[in-house]
Amino acid sequence: MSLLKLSGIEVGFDRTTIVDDVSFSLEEGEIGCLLGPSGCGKTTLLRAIAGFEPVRGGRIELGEKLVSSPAQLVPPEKRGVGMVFQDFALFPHLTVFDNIAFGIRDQSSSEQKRRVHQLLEHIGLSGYGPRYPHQLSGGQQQRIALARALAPKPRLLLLDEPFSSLDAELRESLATEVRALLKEEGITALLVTHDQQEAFALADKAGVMYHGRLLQWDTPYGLYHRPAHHLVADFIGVGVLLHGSITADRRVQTALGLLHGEEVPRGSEGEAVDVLIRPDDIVLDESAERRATIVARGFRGAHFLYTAELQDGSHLLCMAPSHHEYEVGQNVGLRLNMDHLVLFPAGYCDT
Ligand SMILES: Nc1ncnc2c1ncn2[C@@H]1O[C@H](COP(=O)(O)OP(=O)(O)OP(=O)(O)O)[C@@H](O)[C@H]1O
Repeated sequence: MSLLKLSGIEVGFDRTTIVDDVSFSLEEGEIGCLLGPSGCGKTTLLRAIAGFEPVRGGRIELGEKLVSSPAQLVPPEKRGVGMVFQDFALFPHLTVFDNIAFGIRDQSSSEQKRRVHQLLEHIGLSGYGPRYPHQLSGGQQQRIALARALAPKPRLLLLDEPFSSLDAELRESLATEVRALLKEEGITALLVTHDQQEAFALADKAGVMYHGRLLQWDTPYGLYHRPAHHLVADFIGVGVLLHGSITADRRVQTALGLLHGEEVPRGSEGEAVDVLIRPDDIVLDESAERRATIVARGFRGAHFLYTAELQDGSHLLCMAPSHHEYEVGQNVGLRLNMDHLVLFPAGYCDT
């Protein structure tokens, strides 16, 4: 059953449309993630789901109940939705215990104790109840903020860039922990971020927004391997678009040779297309016939990311473990290792 369902949502301020015809749904217990560049409307959409912004068009249903439409706006406090924001501000004058218990003050003190201790254990901070927020690290404070939002067992948890104030390493480990916690609690959640590593570590489903539109809603794997739009391909991961044309036998002629995948490309013979080539589609192989010249390289820790120039001048990105170093100017052999082709109409990438 869909716990959250958005159909054709439009949100705007004055004459500007900020969220434009957005539809997606989240099943009960699923974790969703909205990605996209700054200003694309992610927070505005989250606020509409929480009930802080009215919608100009479409419907939002929570647990199959209509909560937002142009004619109806169920107030935030009646939605059973929890929220964690970037500036997670714990109450500084309250202990960790009282911060977490804040939203369940109407419950008996024994119930409050049971729930707070259960959550502290889940977030790995048992025994921290009597401390005050200033006695905690940033990561610990963020875990407490999460526990506070989870205490009343919201049916939907909305998280807006909850880890953005933390350093990159902590962000990723916390994202993995938060996923485990949400799954343990069986909570449906929607996270907004512009960090795709965070999204990939957390989400069952993710979407990329651009200028108010949701370009694709899919699994993280689908966004990476089957991007439906060149802007999704551009936003998720790295790669290049290589010019090509469709041949009579339904393959694609490119500077890398004839490419084919499991699926037959659509489009007519001779049609110009752009093929997405990810670094992981290419294997650097000295014995390969196809040659290229390394024109740039970037150290990425465990591997180098190389830019290789083909004979026709087009560029590709490829990777090799950092103990296997190539020099700029060096001639290398390339082999393709792709099982599917991602094609866009030619010139799409220029817009
Ligand atoms: N209350 C408001 N009145 C007018 N315009 C607004 C209001 N709130 C947001 N906007 C505009 O809506 C656009 C989208 O903002 P939003 O905060 O939703 O983007 P975002 O994708 O969350 O960005 P970021 O990643 O930077 O947080 C921005 O251009 C912003 O200026």
